[in-house]
Formats: sequence, structure tokens, C-alpha cells
Amino acid sequence: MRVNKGDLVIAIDGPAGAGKSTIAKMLASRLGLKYLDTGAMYRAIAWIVLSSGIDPKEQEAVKNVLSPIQMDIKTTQNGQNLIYINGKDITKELRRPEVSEAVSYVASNYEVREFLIEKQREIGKKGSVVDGRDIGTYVLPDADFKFYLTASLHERANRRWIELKDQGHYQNWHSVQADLEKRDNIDENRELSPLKKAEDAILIDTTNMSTEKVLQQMISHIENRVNDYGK
Ligand SMILES: Nc1ncnc2c1ncn2[C@@H]1O[C@H](COP(=O)(O)OP(=O)(O)OP(=O)(O)O)[C@@H](O)[C@H]1O
Ligand SMILES: Nc1ccn([C@@H]2O[C@H](COP(=O)(O)O)[C@@H](O)[C@H]2O)c(=O)n1
Repeated sequence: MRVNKGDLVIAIDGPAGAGKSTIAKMLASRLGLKYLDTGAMYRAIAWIVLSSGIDPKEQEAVKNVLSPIQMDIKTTQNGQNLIYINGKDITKELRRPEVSEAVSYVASNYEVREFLIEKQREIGKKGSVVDGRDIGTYVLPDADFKFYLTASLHERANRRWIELKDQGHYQNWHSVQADLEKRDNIDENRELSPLKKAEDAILIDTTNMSTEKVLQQMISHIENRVNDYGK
């Protein structure tokens, strides 16, 4: 384990809508670590693919969008990651339904993963909470703490439906559930670093837990191990 508390690396993985980014942001803020949302990075590539009129399933065409891209990530005061492509902030585009629909196809592309994973390792290697699908298994396998957050599909669909409604996007509840299920299915079955719980990750089923309770459970685990280590 990294000796300095400020250097800790914490990986959070799990299926879509499990609460990873909500919890990762809260944890980073409580522990004074930086937060990295790797899903936003894949979404940014998916947005570029769509904006270029490319079919997200066209592997060859998708990889060609990468070479002219300069991706920069900044973090706001409230912990949100802002994604800049060639100097332009595209963050508000990333949660569009068409991006959500395309992103898992784009994320199955070998070159896309290589391109982003190199950046993720560089940013996440010290003092960070990183959320995604393959952080504990592949991106940062030597993370000090690994958590795998999940919740029932029904509960995740409820949460996402409420979130969209609060943002003024009224979507059919069944289509929200179907989107999550489809994305999980592609993410779990792709060849390169699929969505999977790392063997040494702590599984937390958040179906009936508040965000505060999830956070408390994670913090107690971290503090117990950090304190034991210091003895
Ligand atoms: N324990 C919880 N109880 C109730 N609502 C929650 C809980 N955790 C997260 N939420 C809510 O569920 C929604 C989805 O959470 P969040 O975006 O953090 O999930 P995610 O795993 O990062 O999703 P994705 O992988 O799709 O980006 C948000 O509206 C969030 O406020
Ligand atoms: N480490 C990761 C993170 C994300 N993905 C892909 O991006 C999609 C969007 O992620 P969100 O967390 O923003 O929902 C996700 O469904 C994956 O296809 C990934 O492959 N690896």
C-alpha cells in the first residue's frame, strides 16, 4: 500500500448506473484525492465519432478519429471532470442519449482503449479515485483499494430514470432499463478488459443503501486498513 494517505489510489468499477461516479466524487472530496471519470473519456470519443458522421460499429473508421485529438481533463470545484477536445469543452454533450447508445461500441475498439488507458494510467497513478469498468482489473491493477459497486437492474433503471427526469429528459422507464442492460451486456462481453469484478475488489450491493451509507462503508474499510498498516 502507498505509505502516504494523499497518494492512495482507489479503483471503483461496476455496471451502468450503479452509483460509481456519485460515490467516487464524494470519496475523492472526503479523502482529498483527485477524481477521474474514465467513462466520460469514452463518451468524448463516442461524441467525436457521432459528430464526424461515423458508424460507431465501424472499427477502422473509429480508430481514425484518434490521431488529431488532444484530450484534456480539468476538474471543477465540485469535483466534476470537464473534458476538452482540441481546446473545446464538450462535457455537456457527453450524457446525450445518442452518446450513451453509441459509447459501448466505441469502447470495444482496441485502439480507442489503448489511447485512453495510457492517459488514465498517467492521471490515476497517484492520489486518485478512478471509476470505470476495468480499473481494478486492468488499468490500475495495483490500486490500494478496489471496490465493485452494483445494484439490481430495476433499482439502477429507477435511479437513472429519476436523474433524467430531473434534468428535464422524460424517457420511457422500460427504454431506460433496456439501455442499461444493453450497455452492460456489451461491456461484459467485449474482448479487451471487459467489465468484471477484480478478484481482490470489495463487492457492495447498493440496492437498498443510501449514498451516505455506501460512502461510510467504503471509508471504514479504507481507514481500518490504513490504520492497521501504520501499526
Ligand atoms: N445509493 C444510491 N441511492 C440512491 N441513488 C443513488 C445511489 N447512488 C447513486 N444514485 C443516483 O443514481 C444515479 C446514477 O448514479 P451514477 O451516475 O453515479 O452511476 P454510475 O455508476 O456512475 O453510472 P454510469 O456508469 O452510467 O455513468 C444518479 O442520479 C445518482 O444520484
Ligand atoms: N473504464 C471504462 C469506463 C467506461 N467504459 C465504457 O464507457 C461507457 C460509458 O461509461 P459511463 O461510466 O459514463 O456510463 C461504458 O458503458 C463502457 O462502454 C469502458 O469501457 N471502460
